Amino acid sequence: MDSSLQQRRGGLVSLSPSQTPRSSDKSVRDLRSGDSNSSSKHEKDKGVNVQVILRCRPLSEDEARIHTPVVITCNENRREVCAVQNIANKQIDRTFLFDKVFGPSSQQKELFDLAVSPIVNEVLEGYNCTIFAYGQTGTGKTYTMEGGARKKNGEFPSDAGVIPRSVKQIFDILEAQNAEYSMKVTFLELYNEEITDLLAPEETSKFIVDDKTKKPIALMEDGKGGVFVRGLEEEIVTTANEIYKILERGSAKRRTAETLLNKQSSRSHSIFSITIHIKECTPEGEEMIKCGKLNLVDLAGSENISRSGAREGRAREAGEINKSLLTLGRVINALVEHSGHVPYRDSKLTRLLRDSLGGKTKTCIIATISPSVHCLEETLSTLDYAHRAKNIKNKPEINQKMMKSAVIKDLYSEIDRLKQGS
Ligand SMILES: Nc1ncnc2c1ncn2[C@@H]1O[C@H](COP(=O)(O)OP(=O)(O)OP(=O)(O)O)[C@@H](O)[C@H]1O
Repeated sequence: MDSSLQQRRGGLVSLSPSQTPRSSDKSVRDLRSGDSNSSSKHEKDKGVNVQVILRCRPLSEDEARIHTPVVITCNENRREVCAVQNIANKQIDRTFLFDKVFGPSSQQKELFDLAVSPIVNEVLEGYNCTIFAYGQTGTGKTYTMEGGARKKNGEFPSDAGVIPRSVKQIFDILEAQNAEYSMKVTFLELYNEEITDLLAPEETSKFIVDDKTKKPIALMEDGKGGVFVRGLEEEIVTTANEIYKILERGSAKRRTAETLLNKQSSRSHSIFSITIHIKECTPEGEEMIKCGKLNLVDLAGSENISRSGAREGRAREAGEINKSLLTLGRVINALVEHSGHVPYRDSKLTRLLRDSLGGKTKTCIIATISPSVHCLEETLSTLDYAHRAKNIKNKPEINQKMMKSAVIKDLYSEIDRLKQGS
């Protein structure tokens, strides 16, 4: 790996998905070939719809044992999901069409290969991509994103989810290409409109957990329409195993904080981001840096707060969670209805993910549902929501490649700035 591409840990770290290595405009060059240039220009002009994938989990063992009625049928070939409703003794079927449908027997590998693997390839081509998991609590968001078992005996578990599989694919491709690259990851949790750094060293996280007066990590405007998370830890990673360890550490921290603060994972959002810089050479022998970013987002449970047992003491918590999810819904509505004002600024979640909703990022939403009759109301609301989100158009753009010399110059000036404590 080119050590000159190594980036610092901590400090001022941008989470804006549109952020590419900084440089003076003069040194930024777009090296896209004529063909891809015109096709991406075409994409840019027309806009590309957010891709929406629907996954229905199987009945749990308990549900199956008590013969819970199933009200969902998935037709993967036709990309359709049908929900059967019984209103006043009349059976009403509602059918929804998605970009891809994965039924209860679908395996993690299948979902990854068909839906996520092409997105990971686009990150390596220099796009920023975001994958959201959206759905009611207990429908398989975390199972889909992280997966079941951890790595055992060095073997890759068959129920590994989207995150470890993406990491594996990224490293497999870069290694097969013998590429020179640098990679960094961030992992944060958004709970109650407060950001926790899941990768911060122990002392810092303890401080945050123990001392509630400590100001949470701040989300700052970067003055260019994006945001950055001040002080968010960036870990440089060189192997897939390092990322798996980081993921385990972050998830463990999430669980510890949950216990200490009596939180519930279903009420928090987590964002795991991987940024990759890859060195390329122009035909003239000039070294250029290509940058791509993948955001993997596990959203809080989408169920109606009033039904999930929120009571007075939890009002703020419920209200705030509601605020992020409600704002996400409002942003989606505003984008779909082309209403002038899109309320990105109304919640931290939508500020953080602004570029993924109507911006230059390629976005995919994995909506998860349960097949059980007892979840039907929430399932219909998820189906409606996800179906609506299909109409959001983004204008994906490949990040501009930068001259390596300019990237290094930028990094040196940033080191100077940090040394001066500015
Ligand atoms: N497709 C699936 N195949 C097999 N088991 C699944 C599947 N989806 C979910 N499960 C199981 O269902 C349970 C609930 O899943 P999970 O915890 O991922 O839900 P969630 O939507 O992330 O919930 P929360 O919002 O509370 O975090 C877990 O035991 C998980 O292993």
